[in-house]
Amino acid sequence: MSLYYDAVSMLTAPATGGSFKSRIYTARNIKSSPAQVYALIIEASKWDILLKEVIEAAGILKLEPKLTPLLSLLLVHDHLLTKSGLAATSTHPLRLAIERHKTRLRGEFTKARVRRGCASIPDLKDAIQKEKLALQGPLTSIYPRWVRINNILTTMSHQLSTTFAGYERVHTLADLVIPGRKTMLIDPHVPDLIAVAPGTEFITSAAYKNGEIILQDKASCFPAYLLIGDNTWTEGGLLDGCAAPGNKTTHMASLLSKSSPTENSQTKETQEKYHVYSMDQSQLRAKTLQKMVTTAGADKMVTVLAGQDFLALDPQDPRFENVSGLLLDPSCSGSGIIGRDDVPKLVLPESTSSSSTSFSAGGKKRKRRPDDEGTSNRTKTPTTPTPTSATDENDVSVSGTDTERLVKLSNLQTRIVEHALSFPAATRVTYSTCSIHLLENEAVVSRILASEVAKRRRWRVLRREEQPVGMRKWKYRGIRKDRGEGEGGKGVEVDVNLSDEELEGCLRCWPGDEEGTGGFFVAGFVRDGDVEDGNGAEYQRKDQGQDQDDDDEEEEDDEWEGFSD
Ligand SMILES: C[S@@+](CC[C@H](N)C(=O)[O-])C[C@H]1O[C@@H](n2cnc3c(N)ncnc32)[C@H](O)[C@@H]1O
Repeated sequence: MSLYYDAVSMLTAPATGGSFKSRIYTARNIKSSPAQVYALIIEASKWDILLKEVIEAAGILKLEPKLTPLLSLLLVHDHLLTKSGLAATSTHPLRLAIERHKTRLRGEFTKARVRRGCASIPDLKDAIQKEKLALQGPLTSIYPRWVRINNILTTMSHQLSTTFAGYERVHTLADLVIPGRKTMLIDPHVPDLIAVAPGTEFITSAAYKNGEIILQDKASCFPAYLLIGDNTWTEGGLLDGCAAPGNKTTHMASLLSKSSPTENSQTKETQEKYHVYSMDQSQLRAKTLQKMVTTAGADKMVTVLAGQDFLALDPQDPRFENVSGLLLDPSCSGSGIIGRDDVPKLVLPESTSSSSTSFSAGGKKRKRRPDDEGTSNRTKTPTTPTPTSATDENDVSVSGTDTERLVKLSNLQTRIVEHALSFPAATRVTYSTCSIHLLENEAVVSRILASEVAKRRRWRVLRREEQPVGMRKWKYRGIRKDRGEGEGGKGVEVDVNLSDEELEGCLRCWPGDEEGTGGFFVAGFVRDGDVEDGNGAEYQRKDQGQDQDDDDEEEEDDEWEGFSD
């Protein structure tokens, strides 16, 4: 019987730390096989509205105080819809609680099927799926599964004829969720990017396991594309200053590999040009970075500097004398991150029972609390964005708009980009965050442009018309004023001293809109004219030795779980 308690426990646990599936597979508190728990939840979620109808009509919650709405839905699912029936001994109280009503349940199930004019179970399943979609209303925000093709190990055409062979090509995100069709969309903005229906699983596919495809949110693909562009990379080497877990580093390597000469025909100059220095100040996260680089087949193109603080890196170090493109994606509030929210939201039967007891995941009786499952029609999932898995791009997250934290982050982000602008051969720099706050985005760009190094070296924002084709086409651009209360940081005067042209150069992604991305910001910087190098040492970290606790990363136990958004 632990199967049902385990499923309840997974459905009611906070949605943090990886995808729902991976949380089940790594859960220490469940006794049943994770595959069985996952399958039960996924299958039951496909039938929830029908099961609710049947359970309510049969009135079993009133009659069986041991059942909670969620438990009853899972049990009735197995009782009515699986060949093997309930996974419980014949004398188990929960089994008896269901089987006492088997005639009623079967009768209500048949009535529900006949009402829908369905002759078979597969017909009924289709009908239920359509009803569920209709209940969701117009789909304004779909979060597809974004899949990036890794050019180092494969090509788009190879993947279309293998991994995506059975998929029908569509042209809108809404078409990805048409029931009964396996569809895919080739993204119109980012090269080598494919969207498929939310929740599509790739982690067991060969292409995923061997690094040919990488699961990465669309917005997160903007920085490397903005930096490297559509054409052959003609500049010097590249550097990713805040790189773990490595999505953008491996994306850079993928874009470079499209234009890099074959290994045999490489000269020292081309080797440098197609080389990426990639670092992360966290030793632990750098391990994940290294694993990702290796799996992506990018070991020869990428040097990982594990535990390296970018601010402590000497721009005058001969290793970096030809580095011309730098990507900076520092820690941010993570306010644009959409919780994975891939926990199935089951529509539960109404509990009209006067019972004051329910079963905990362990099966022990306890008092029902107001927030127990069953007091609402939906299983509990957090409504605020939750940080994503251990392989997530962002490592810090603040709730709400903690102004002090935002100001500290903004200061650090500005310092990091200013440091990048001081590299002697630097000609192109991108700055990005997965934050929606003005204070971390346009305000940082504004501060950077006002900095001494930007002025002296004539850095400016990469204009919209100079951007790669896909980024030029992207419609959401920089903003001068907060979109909503508190987005800039409550109580803070946010000074965004940017021209219209500069704001047009900034790119924004907004969670919850029709584009299917999380909240994201990216801006590119370029410089015209001659370099006035001055003494680079001047731009080394002025505050070396100062307290760094404004970015005190929590070193989570972030074991490699595969590529992630
Ligand atoms: C938003 S995450 C980067 C995500 C990464 N760009 C990706 O696409 O997978 C920020 C990372 O920056 C690192 N970081 C923050 N400050 C740093 C610094 N001064 N030097 C190097 N790494 C830093 C953090 O440890 C964290 O791993």
